[in-house]
Amino acid sequence: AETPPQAKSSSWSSFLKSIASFNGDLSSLTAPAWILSTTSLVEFSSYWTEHPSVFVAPAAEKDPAKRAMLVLKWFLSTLKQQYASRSEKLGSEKKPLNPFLGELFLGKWEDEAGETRLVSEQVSHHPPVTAYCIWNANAGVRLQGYNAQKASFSRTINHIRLPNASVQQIGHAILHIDEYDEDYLITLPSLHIEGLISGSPYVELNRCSYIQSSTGYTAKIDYSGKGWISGKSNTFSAVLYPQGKEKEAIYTADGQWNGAFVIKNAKTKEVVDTYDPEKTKVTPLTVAPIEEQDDYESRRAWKKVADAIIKGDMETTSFEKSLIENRQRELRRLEKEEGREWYRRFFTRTEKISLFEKLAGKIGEQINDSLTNGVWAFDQEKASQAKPPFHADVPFFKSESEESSEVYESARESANESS
Ligand SMILES: CCC(=O)OC[C@H](C)CC[C@H]1O[C@H]2C[C@H]3[C@@H]4CC=C5C[C@@H](O)CC[C@]5(C)[C@H]4CC[C@]3(C)[C@H]2[C@@H]1C
Repeated sequence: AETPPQAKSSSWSSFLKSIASFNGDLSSLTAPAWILSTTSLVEFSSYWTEHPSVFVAPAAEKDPAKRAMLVLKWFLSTLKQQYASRSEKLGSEKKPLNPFLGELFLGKWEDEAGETRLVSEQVSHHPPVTAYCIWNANAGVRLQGYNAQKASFSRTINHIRLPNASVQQIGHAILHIDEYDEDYLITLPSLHIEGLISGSPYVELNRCSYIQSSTGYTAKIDYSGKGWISGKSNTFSAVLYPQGKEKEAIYTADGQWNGAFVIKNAKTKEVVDTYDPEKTKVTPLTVAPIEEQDDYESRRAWKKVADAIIKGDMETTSFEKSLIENRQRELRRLEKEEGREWYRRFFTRTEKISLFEKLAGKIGEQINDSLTNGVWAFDQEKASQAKPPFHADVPFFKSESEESSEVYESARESANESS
């Protein structure tokens, strides 16, 4: 349902006022209907490999420096999907649904690269942390990571009150290539949300991020490219060098992170590789139809909320959302009473992974797992046993007759408040 402009601006201005009392948790803001996305944040893990052939390419390259260059190319190719795809498809950034603890998103890509599988799980709700593993068994390439966001609204910029949401990403990703038994630690770029004041927010990436390989190569990607020189937005420049020797660049990459870029040999300046999203098709992710999904799988769990958002029916949206939230609160209360934790289906909290430390140390990164409730590692053993129903002992939905009354009653109250 298209929102009439005057309704849009009034709800948006009251939303901007709510930013004034912002507490750091983006999901706590009640954003107006038209900015709400029907997609849960737990789905964002799929943005890492929408071009599986680019993702597995490094495994086929014998030269270690070229392999590191192909990992950099793959990382750069994910940025458009990660940070610009909603704006490009929906006209602006949207507010994703805030995943509940244990929310699952499972899928696979099937194309010329073979089968690439995705498991994504919300391993923490306070703070929101998503853990994921994406792997292509045939090529022997696996990406495993976890991430959270710490947001702040800078009150004023250049002395005018411009609510500009800054988002620091916490967490890491590790790419493993079986053939060479090598690892690449990927740090996550910080970003800020532009365009909040005009009601069509979009992501800008800040400063720089790194890829550190266990084979001794470092890639540094700088997003603060002055787009206004080339007149192109979202420019970046990247350099791949032997770790600790930034001046002895081997490869450089320049272009737009939401567009095309070229990779050159730093010495000869010859173009060694190019990437153009317009010429590289995105492979659609195959997700089970909703009726075949487990209740804890994202699109099934949020179906009624998503349908209500599409209809612009805020009363039903808040009723169905509150049902889920109240039910989750019940589960947390029971766990607390019984002194146990929610059973993560695919990931386990592990001691700091020495590999992370070793690689992170090389680029001066700290593993700040206090903000992600621990370091989350994909548990191959658990995953191999996991099959639906994933939590047979804990039904996700309970009918009104089975459910404790406050869950439905307070859901009705919040529905009335929203209308
Ligand atoms: C502040 C609440 C609100 O409604 O704001 C309105 C606006 C939609 C702006 C806030 C939202 O903007 C979204 C952009 C989201 C990030 C996009 C891409 C990624 C990469 C992925 O690998 C991890 C997640 C991450 C960092 C998303 C995190 C959530 C962001 C910032 C959404 C904001 C709530």
